[in-house]
Amino acid sequence: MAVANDGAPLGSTVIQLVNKLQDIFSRVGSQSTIDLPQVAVVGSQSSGKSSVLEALVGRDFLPRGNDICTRRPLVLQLVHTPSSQTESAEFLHLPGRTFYDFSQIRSEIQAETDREAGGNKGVSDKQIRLKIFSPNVLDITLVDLPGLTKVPVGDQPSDIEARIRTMIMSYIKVPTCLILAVTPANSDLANSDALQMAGTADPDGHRTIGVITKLDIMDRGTDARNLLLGKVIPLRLGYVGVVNRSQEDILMNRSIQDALVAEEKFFRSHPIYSGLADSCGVPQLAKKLNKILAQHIKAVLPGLKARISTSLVTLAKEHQSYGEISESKACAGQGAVILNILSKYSDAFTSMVEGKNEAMSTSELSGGARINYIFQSIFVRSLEEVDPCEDLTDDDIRTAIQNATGPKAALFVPDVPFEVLVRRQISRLLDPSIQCARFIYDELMKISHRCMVNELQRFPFLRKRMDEVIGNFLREGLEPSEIMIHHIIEMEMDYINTSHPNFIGGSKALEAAAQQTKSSAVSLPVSKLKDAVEPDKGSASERSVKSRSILARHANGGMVDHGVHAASDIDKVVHSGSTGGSSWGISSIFGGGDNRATVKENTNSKPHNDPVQSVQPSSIIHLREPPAVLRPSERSSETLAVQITATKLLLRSYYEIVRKNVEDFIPKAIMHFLVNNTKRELHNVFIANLYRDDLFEEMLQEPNEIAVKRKRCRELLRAYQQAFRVDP
Ligand SMILES: Nc1nc2c(ncn2[C@@H]2O[C@H](COP(=O)(O)OP(=O)(O)OP(=O)(O)O)[C@@H](O)[C@H]2O)c(=O)[nH]1
Repeated sequence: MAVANDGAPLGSTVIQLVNKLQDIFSRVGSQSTIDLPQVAVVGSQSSGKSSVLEALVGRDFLPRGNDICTRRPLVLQLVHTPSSQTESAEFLHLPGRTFYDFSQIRSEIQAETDREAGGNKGVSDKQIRLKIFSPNVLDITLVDLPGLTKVPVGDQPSDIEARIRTMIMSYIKVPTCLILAVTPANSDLANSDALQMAGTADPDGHRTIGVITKLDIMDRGTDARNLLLGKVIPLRLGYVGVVNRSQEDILMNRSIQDALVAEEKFFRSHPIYSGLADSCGVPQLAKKLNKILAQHIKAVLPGLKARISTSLVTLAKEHQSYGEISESKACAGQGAVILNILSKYSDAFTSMVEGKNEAMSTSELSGGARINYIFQSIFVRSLEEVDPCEDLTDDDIRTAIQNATGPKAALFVPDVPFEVLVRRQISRLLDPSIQCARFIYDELMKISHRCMVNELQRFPFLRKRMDEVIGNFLREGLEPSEIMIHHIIEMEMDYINTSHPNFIGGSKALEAAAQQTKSSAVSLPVSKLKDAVEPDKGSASERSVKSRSILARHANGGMVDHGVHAASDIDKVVHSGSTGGSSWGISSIFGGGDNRATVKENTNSKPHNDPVQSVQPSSIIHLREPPAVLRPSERSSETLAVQITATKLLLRSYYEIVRKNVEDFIPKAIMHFLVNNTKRELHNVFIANLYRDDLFEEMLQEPNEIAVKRKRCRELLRAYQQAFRVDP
């Protein structure tokens, strides 16, 4: 199947290269291949589309005639079969049946067209798919499409023109489709349906070749010179004029080969066309197509080569990872093999942690970068988001303050509640710190699993042993880092350094708190008054639970639990319902602003604080039993508000200091005890545990599948090396 003319059948210039590459790929069972563009013929009815296709392919097999012949799209897949000497064809709708006689193919196309589209000129968009197998073709798809028609005939519907247009468009709008726009020379080119449709589908004209048929039957005295030169309608890829067989030739069974000879003679002897050799004849059309195909292949080849070269590198690495067969068998070399693997593994582990790994991903963070992310974006950020007063209600602080002052009125700001509360907040930092260490441990485990994955495929037993060793070693490394983390948090809790230069300090806190309280004094009384008139019974029990839990925590924090007997609690019970505020301790250092409250407090509390002295001769005064559970006074005074605000300021200020220390020291502890220790010691630990004569044999056992993989890999490698050397 070849055009018997000047040696330029369709695809001839690229066929060798494409076939060579495809052979190589099919040999290695690879999907990599060159996708050639599809070629479609468009034109009005009986313009000679099927004739052009046949001439290009070089065989008679398509129905042709003056009437409508192509009534269904015919998708013709040419399949290159280097091993077979015969040419054959198969229809998709007749699986298992092979055609060797090409005239039978034509009959089957006609019969199948009738089956779907009826016998009376009906048209269908259902494809007929035909595969032609030949050693002389390249894998390319040609599409013969029904011709455009204006007036419905036979069984054709009234909108036949629109239907056929849509059908043609669906093929030629595909950007990889080459369009052969066929126009007969005996029609008006300016009204060419083919050129009009091709112009819509391919406005730039990069993939449209104009084909002018029937040059032999133009009116006497006219010629297509201007058409062919693109002077009537310019076309980027130009025009080719052809002379196909006439209906008479077909009836007389004139062969394609004879027709091509006649065509050549026609052009050579024609006074006008003989000067336009480049634009005339089927061989020129094939040449033009070949050029485009070659350009297409040139364009895709670098990408293909790049794919081949990437595959080569990967394959070479894989092949290397299977090692030499002799390596694992020779006893003397076993120790060296193991030593080599252990060192390489330790180096790979270190490189991954340090970010010096060759195969570093660009799509996601890996190795050491993930460790840094855990420290900075998870651990540090979480601590920064914590509000140290978040779980402390004013009640909690009030209870703590009142408990801290004990039975007497304190003269100064009590620092015990602050210390207790701040310790409690510091203790909250332990859990995230420990969690951070666990995250890092998990990361190191992941890194260890990613080390030398390919290389160790060959020695699954060794891999298992190594995983065990590194797993144990990392677990052991986690312990000292956790102990250190406990120490760091305990140290922070053990000594509250109120002399820290960044700490706000008591007097400043009070000053700021007084300021804040004053500025919000306008809005406060309303709510306080409301509190006093309608004590919130529901939340009181809630508060008592919270208070209790604070006390419990106080005990844990080392404070003497004298809370239930505190004077402030008694004060609360005694003053229940009154509007006076309690102001123990701190009140003494506030001076003028709070004097009134203090006086009032003292006056109010006097009879109750000193009941024994109020002797009434006429009757015995009975005291009310104190309730089992006492709560702090619910009424707020300005003093208490200042105390609470000041305590919060102190808490926030000191927590800030501790948070910064913790953010700094926890990662350091984890890096020192876990990460860097693993990097430093891994190699030694491996040698101590695995470099043992008695284990060599077992660890270097190679599974059978590795031998199979090695062989396959070697074959692929050879094929790819060959493919890489192929030049266009
Ligand atoms: N004299 C002459 N006749 C031609 C030429 N090309 C095609 N014909 C004749 O024109 C008629 C139609 O040719 P086809 O190849 O069937 O045209 P088509 O465009 O495929 O037709 P439909 O598929 O039916 O639209 C046939 O009788 C051909 O022999 C040519 O260059 N010169």
